[in-house]
Amino acid sequence: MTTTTPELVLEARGLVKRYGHVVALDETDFEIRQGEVLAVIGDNGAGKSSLVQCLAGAVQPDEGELLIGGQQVTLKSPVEARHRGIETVFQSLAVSPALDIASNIFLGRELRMPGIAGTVFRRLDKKRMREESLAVMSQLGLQTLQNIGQSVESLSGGQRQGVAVARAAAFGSKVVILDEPTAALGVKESGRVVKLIQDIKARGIPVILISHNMPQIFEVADRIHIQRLGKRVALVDTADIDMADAVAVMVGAKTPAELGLAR
Ligand SMILES: Nc1ncnc2c1ncn2[C@@H]1O[C@H](COP(=O)(O)OP(=O)(O)OP(=O)(O)O)[C@@H](O)[C@H]1O
Repeated sequence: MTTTTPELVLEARGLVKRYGHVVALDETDFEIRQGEVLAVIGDNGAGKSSLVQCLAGAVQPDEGELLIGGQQVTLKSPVEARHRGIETVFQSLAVSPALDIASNIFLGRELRMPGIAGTVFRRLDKKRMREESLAVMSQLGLQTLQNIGQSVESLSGGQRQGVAVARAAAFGSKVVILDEPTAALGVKESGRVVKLIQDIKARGIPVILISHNMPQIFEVADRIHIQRLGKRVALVDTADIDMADAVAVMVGAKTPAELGLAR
């Protein structure tokens, strides 16, 4: 039986990012394939955030190339990345607390009324935004949020996270990037985010998950990208490594070669 490798969705080759004398990314490679949840792990300062920021268009690499679906691209801003289907939930949760859930989900992409009301008077189609938000939220299993007109500041941390992830899931047509989505959350709320990740995957959208939470990674990720000193030192199927060895490679206590891992 032949097994075909799923298509590459997003790829980086030889990315370099320097901040003065600090080399945050030192010729790192990256790939995510169709249908997978890919975890990115690494010690503090390994370059995880720098990598995500390059993939999300938030910073420009000094060297190297980015490819979407095999085509070389330059992402000049997160807006451009979004237009290309890459949706990111950054570490600093970018939701606007005073706005309601629907407005947050459509922030920067507001739907306008049809006809002159929308094109000339720029009137927002709040009804349609609420309906579509509700559809996305319930598709993602967030039925507990019955009132889509509720302001985000009245939500718990986990529910806010849910809104940010729902927004990413709603618009991330190619890939969703979650940078430490559960760092500030309790056990129950983290569980909900895990479920959201599984739901996004079930909708056929690959997910990049940057996390320090090893049990969560082993629960949800198909493959693990191990970042160390600005480089990808290993890219491994989760089934082929255990938590202790993943951590050992991450901190440099074991070499990937010792474990027979490919880069
Ligand atoms: N804007 C910046 N200006 C200067 N140095 C930076 C900047 N961003 C990152 N760095 C440096 O680049 C290196 C990699 O940082 P990065 O935040 O990418 O690592 P990380 O793996 O995400 O770390 P952490 O887990 O602590 O968030 C670090 O030494 C960091 O201090």
